[in-house]
Amino acid sequence: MSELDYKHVTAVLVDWIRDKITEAGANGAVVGMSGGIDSAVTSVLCKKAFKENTLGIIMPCHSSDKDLEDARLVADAFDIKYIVKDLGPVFDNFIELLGADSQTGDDMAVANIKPRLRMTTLYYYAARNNYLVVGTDNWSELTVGYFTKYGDGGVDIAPLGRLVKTEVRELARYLGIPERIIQRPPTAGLWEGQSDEKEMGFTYEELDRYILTGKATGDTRSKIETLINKNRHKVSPLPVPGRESII
Ligand SMILES: Nc1ncnc2c1ncn2[C@@H]1O[C@H](COP(=O)(O)OP(=O)(O)OC[C@H]2O[C@@H]([n+]3cccc(C(=O)O)c3)[C@H](O)[C@@H]2O)[C@@H](O)[C@H]1O
Ligand SMILES: Nc1ncnc2c1ncn2[C@@H]1O[C@H](COP(=O)(O)OP(=O)(O)OP(=O)(O)O)[C@@H](O)[C@H]1O
Repeated sequence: MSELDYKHVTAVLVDWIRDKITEAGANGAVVGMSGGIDSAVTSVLCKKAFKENTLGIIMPCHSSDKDLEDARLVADAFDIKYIVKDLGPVFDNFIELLGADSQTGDDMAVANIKPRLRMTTLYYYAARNNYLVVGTDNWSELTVGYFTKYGDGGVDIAPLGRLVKTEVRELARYLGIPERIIQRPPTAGLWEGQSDEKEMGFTYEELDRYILTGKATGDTRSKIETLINKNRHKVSPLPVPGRESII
């Protein structure tokens, strides 16, 4: 769909990450590593920007063993320092405290707690080390708001924010990320069997074409635009009342 020079893209994004983190007075990057492609690409770019000061955090929360294995595979292949923090027990305690039912699958009020616990964990390590939290959201997800507000969307910088998902896949190939990670069907992993494309109702290829060219068939266009409108609040400044209205 788009032909980018991924050597150039890599160089620009690595410099951008280094500049943003340095400008903030911080000296490294913390990234949540899920075993998926977005966090694989993000953590490898961070490692190129901060060889010694990139920390990956792997945070299973009733996740599959395969996720943990794949996250480790990337960390080991690119020599990224990482720690594993199992958030399962914290999640269970929290659910019990709230009196919620943890078995409800796609109950978003419950499912979104997982990314929000991960966000809290990432900010702990960021503050401890004077690092920034580097997010993994790509342009496709940001466009339709396919992320948890203040969960995986709660980050300091988002280097993939102007690459669509299909471009992230190409970048992953250029960076040498293992093919098994590139081929995994995209999932937020919030419940068993979840699939991004099934939940959104269109494919990333369709979404990316819409973003890059404005083209989409009637039904797909309307699904994409419905999500954009529904989730616009996630990428907008915090609504506050006008000062003039209260004085
Ligand atoms: N107009 C408005 N103005 C201001 N705030 C508004 C609002 N409408 C809702 N809200 C607030 O936003 C909340 C809903 O947003 P949110 O809590 O995010 O929840 P929601 O958008 O319902 O769910 C998150 C979505 O992101 C997907 N996800 C999550 C995590 C990772 C990934 C991934 O693939 O990487 C995808 C997940 O599968 C699900 O489809 C409401 O409960 C309300 O508090
Ligand atoms: N088990 C996990 N351990 C650490 N971080 C995680 C975990 N699951 C999700 N994350 C963080 O939340 C981000 C959103 O992940 P999610 O798996 O929901 O979907 P994604 O956008 O397809 O990303 P990825 O392709 O990296 O999996 C991940 O990129 C990662 O930074």
